[in-house]
Amino acid sequence: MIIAANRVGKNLDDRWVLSDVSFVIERGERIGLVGPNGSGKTTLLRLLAGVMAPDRGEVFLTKGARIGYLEQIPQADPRATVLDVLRSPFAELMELEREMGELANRMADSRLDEKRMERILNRYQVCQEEFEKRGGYEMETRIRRVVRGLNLPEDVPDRPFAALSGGEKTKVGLAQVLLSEPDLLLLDEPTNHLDLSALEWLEDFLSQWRGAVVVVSHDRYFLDRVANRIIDLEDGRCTLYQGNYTHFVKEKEQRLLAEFQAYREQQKKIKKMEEAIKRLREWANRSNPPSAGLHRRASNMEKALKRMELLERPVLERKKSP
Ligand SMILES: Nc1ncnc2c1ncn2[C@@H]1O[C@H](COP(=O)(O)OP(=O)(O)OP(=O)(O)O)[C@@H](O)[C@H]1O
Repeated sequence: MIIAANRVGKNLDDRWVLSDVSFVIERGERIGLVGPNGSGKTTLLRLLAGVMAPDRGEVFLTKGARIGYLEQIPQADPRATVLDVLRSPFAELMELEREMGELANRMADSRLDEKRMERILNRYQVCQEEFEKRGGYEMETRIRRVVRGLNLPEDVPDRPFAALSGGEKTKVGLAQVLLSEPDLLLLDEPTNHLDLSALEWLEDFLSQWRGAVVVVSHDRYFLDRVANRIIDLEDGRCTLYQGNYTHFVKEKEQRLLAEFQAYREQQKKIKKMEEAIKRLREWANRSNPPSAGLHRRASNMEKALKRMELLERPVLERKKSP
């Protein structure tokens, strides 16, 4: 298990947007999160990312697991350049790099005695080994590869993040979370601003991605390619389906039809019982004196009717999303 939601509820503006949501996500699972507009998909992602707390129930994250969350409109420090944003997943590496630079400067000082020189050199070696072990020498190559894959202009790393277009912000935000190599990726509408080649690149990337992914998307073709499980959010609850989006659509249709059939059967049964009660009462009153036995049978039937668990009428058609 990487993350689990246990009977999670979230109240926003006096409305239970999520009322009772439970599921478990295993390592490496690819989940498409779907549901009508306003059903709470973004809210659920924010709860999983830990940027918002549930009002009911709990979210469990496996100890030490890292989450990468791409919001619909990625945010960053207004003074940051794109390179700052792309380097932010490598904060520890950059700290090592800074220390190595400082040690190199100190080594260049001709007044150093042998003993101090040796100490600085030893420390430099430790930093360098750590830097290498953590992939420090590949950092810039990896950043460049992602920038190219997402079709961002070559000069984009030098630009201020705040000056980018919405589409460019999405791409840079995507590049940032991908570079952070999380155990769980949460992507909110990542395809919205992507051009065709960037979309293909992302599909390819995700197909090789070994971590877990939860992706909200209105693009059914994209979902079919990247998801092997679907969480369907509706009326504050979720239903889980195995398989891709096309499979989900078929399964859901069948489930709804079966539910509708059961609802119609029950409605027919109720109608029949109501008619039978009415007839029994009429017969009971027609006899002289009125038949206590027939009234009793009618009352028993009324009680059975009251005890019946009423099925809700399933909504077969509603504005679909995606
Ligand atoms: N901070 C907030 N305060 C009050 N209400 C909110 C807040 N955030 C979201 N909502 C409301 O909660 C509901 C769910 O919103 P959410 O964005 O999670 O849905 P969604 O399924 O992601 O929608 P869409 O598909 O349109 O992006 C909506 O009715 C929205 O107006």
